[in-house]
Amino acid sequence: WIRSYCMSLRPLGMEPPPERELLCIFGTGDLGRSLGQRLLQTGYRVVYGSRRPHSCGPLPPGAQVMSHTEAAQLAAVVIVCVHREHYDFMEEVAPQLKGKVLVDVSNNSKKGLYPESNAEFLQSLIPAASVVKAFNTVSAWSLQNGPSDAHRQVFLCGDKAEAKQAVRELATRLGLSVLDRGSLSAAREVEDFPLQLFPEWRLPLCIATGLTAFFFFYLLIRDVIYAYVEQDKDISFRIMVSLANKVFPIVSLIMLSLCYLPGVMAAILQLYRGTKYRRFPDWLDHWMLCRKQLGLLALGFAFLHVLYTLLIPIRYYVRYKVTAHTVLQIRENKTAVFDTTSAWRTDSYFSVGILGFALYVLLGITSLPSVSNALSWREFSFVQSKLGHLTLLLCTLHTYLYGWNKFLRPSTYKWCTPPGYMLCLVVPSVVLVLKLLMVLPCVDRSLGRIRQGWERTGPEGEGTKPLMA
Ligand SMILES: NC(=O)C1=CN([C@@H]2O[C@H](COP(=O)(O)OP(=O)(O)OC[C@H]3O[C@@H](n4cnc5c(N)ncnc54)[C@H](OP(=O)(O)O)[C@@H]3O)[C@@H](O)[C@H]2O)C=CC1
Ligand SMILES: [Cu+2]
Repeated sequence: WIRSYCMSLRPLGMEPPPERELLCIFGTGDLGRSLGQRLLQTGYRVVYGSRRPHSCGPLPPGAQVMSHTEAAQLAAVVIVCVHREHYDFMEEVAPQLKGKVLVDVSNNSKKGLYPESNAEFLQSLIPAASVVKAFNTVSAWSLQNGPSDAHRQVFLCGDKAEAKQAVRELATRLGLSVLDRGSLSAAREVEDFPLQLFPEWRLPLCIATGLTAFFFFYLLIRDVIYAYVEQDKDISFRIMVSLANKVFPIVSLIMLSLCYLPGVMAAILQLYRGTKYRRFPDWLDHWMLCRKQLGLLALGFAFLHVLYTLLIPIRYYVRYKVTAHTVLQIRENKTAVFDTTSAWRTDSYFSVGILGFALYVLLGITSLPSVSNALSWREFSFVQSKLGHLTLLLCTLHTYLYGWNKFLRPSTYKWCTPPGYMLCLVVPSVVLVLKLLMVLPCVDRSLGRIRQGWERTGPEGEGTKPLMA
């Protein structure tokens, strides 16, 4: 964490621009100031064009400020840090902007607000300039605080190659990585990027919601409605804690195993195809890409499970039952015998659960960009793969220990349905068994060869049967 923090503090520029090039920024707002400050730190000279050059408030030290017309004359590149709604003032400056590179950084608050993209609109206002769309994915905040990985990418598009090249150099000197999206007609797409809300979280959130809803109703029927119908008892109060504390661990374990399922599926696919050079189907790619989010959500559910479990001893219902049981024993003058097996069972399932949760947290921490950046690839894949599967193993074991001998007891299967925790063991068990097969020496060896680039050719000849190799 410290290492990557220091890296973000380091002046980001590669090398200073030749003979302290002068850049012009229109607009002295949030983005204008932050960008100007960064450019000055990188070694550029900056002149601001403002409507009110004498009263525009504090600017980064070293920057000059003048009217739009005057400022535009001085520089070859003008960065327009003004909202699109105010672009009409640009027409007055049009004569001074002839032949210049105009950088459009603007974003919209909504998709499809205007018939054309902001950058194309700017180009239509000043046809004699070359408009380049860039920097709209960086934010004033990240420019001041050192951009995170997500903010380090700049999308670029424009019609003139030289203009794009100039902006690309500028972005590179600011320590940003540039992705060229083609001509100015791509500006609309580029402007829509910052409007996407957590795109990589969408699928994991859908899965979490779907699983939660399914298991909630499943357990509601099996526990509350079953008791009501078959035993004429109202235990609906159990929804709040007991039911919640069943749903959360179930969803958590299933989602954790869903993080590791695509990995084994990809390995099986590679073994079956005998090569790593064929693309995975889109759904598998998509799934693999959201594993981190799946895992973090799973961790969130596990955390809830821990909190709810800590709550158990102070619950009214639990205290009532314990007291009633004690009083009953006193009345009947009986002492319940200590059951060593039960002690072993509960202790080991708690212990395994705690160890599993500790590793779970470790996985969560190492998936944070600031931490994973500080790890080498080998270290990262060791934690995420080896420790990840160990976490899955411990959490699955925790659930098996919880079930203990109830798997064989017919009374467990109310209305012929298995309890929720048994259902949730299906996916993790499958993943663990498949993973176990993958680490068998013979399978592991062929997989290792495939991953190093070896390919199984044709139906006959060398190496046709990688499993036997
Ligand atoms: N803030 C951010 O993090 C990001 C902003 N952007 C884009 O950058 C642009 C500027 O954003 P931001 O700096 O936050 O906005 P601000 O509102 O902070 O600043 C806009 C500036 O535009 C100038 N301005 C306002 N009205 C007019 C007008 N009628 N005519 C001429 N100039 C005017 C003003 O400068 P003056 O008074 O000196 O003329 C004002 O300071 C927007 O298009 C935004 O979408 C893009 C990515 C990130
Ligand atoms: Cu548990």
